[in-house]
Amino acid sequence: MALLEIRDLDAGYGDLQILDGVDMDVGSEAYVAIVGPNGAGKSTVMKSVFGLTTYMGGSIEFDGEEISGLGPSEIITRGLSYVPQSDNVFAGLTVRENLEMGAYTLDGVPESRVEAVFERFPILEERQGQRAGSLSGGQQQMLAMGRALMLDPDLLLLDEPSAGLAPDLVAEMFDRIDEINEAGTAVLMVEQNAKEALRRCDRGYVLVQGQNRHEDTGRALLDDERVRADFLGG
Ligand SMILES: Nc1ncnc2c1ncn2[C@@H]1O[C@H](COP(=O)(O)OP(=O)(O)OP(=O)(O)O)[C@@H](O)[C@H]1O
Repeated sequence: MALLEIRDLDAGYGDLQILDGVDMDVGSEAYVAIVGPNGAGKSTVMKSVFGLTTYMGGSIEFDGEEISGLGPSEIITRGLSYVPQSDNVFAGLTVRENLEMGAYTLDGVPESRVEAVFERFPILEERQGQRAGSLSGGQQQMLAMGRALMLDPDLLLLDEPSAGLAPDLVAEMFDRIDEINEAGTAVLMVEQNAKEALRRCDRGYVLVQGQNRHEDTGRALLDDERVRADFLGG
């Protein structure tokens, strides 16, 4: 049984339907990428899983339980964390306060979780007293990821983690994500940087106009002529 099982999902915004019968699986500890052209609905899949869109039909099961129709505050308690593409830190709060916000559903903030995040992102420990708004783009992205890890989720949803980063930082960001996954957290990631994402992930989905177009191992998608020509720039 997959950790996350999306079946025949229809979803959108208000009356506007974007997703049309989407199917996806993410196994426990899997590393899955969603790629596809602009406006295909990739982010909408992530937002739908996290309860941020209008649900219109189909099912989303997490750990064997239906979560479609639930809101984010309920979903986060089930073991799912989501890092939006932008505006994903509280700029006026310090790095440490941002991390503490990530544990808001708990009674107290376990110092062991803060330490675990610092171990993964040493720069956050160095900058813990600094306001998040003063960090570089890459550091803010790491902070957003660190905050999402505060509850030690079973599945991390990442929307374009490499967006806006300089090329050397892109590689570092992907390395960090690889490590998070290797430590046992399943990752579902949307990426514009499709080749790099498919190179690293176990499985990929190509989404076009709100529908599944291709799915396979990352490697097989990279090697697929049709996928290369249509979505990976040859
Ligand atoms: N809050 C919203 N309200 C209404 N329409 C929206 C909203 N967010 C996204 N859309 C529309 O939904 C469609 C899919 O957007 P989505 O962001 O999921 O695509 P995407 O595949 O992630 O593309 P991109 O790579 O450009 O972010 C687009 O036509 C977009 O304009």
